[in-house]
Amino acid sequence: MTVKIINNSKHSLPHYETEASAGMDLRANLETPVRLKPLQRALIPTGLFLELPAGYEAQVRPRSGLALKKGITVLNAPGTIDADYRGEVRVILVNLSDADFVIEDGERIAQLVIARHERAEWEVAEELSGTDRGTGGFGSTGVK
Ligand SMILES: O=c1ccn([C@H]2C[C@H](O)[C@@H](COP(=O)(O)OP(=O)(O)OP(=O)(O)O)O2)c(=O)[nH]1
Repeated sequence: MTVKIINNSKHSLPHYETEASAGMDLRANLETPVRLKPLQRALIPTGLFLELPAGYEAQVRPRSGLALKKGITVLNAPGTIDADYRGEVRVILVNLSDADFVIEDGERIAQLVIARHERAEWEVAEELSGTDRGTGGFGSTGVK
């Protein structure tokens, strides 16, 4: 598939790093570095604007390396980019570590996964079908 993109950033287009990567890394597009103190969050611009085909979304997901090594993650993961959104793709990063983290211009801060989605219509009902699980959830089958 192809997706229209405007790249107003100082950086090259996001790309798949390997043959079967699901996500393309997103780079921060910053005039000056952003310092995140512990538990602080910030809206980080990418300089990218998308026109996704109807029936597709783009998901903004954390990078596992940043999460594991630095405690930096995407607060609303997965962030949803709607097909009718024409604004800049931005990333809500949060610092869950106990140390300051500085986001530099051009740093790979998150990844973008483009995915198909359904659009559902509700069928309002009085009863739902029976199942083995029934209303059990939230650890009803045990926690180990
Ligand atoms: O991580 C994100 C999440 C959203 N968006 C943009 C694209 C998306 O289409 C739009 C709205 O996102 P969402 O529906 O999650 O936000 P909302 O808080 O429900 O706001 P709205 O009332 O504008 O829908 O904001 C981003 O750039 N990054």
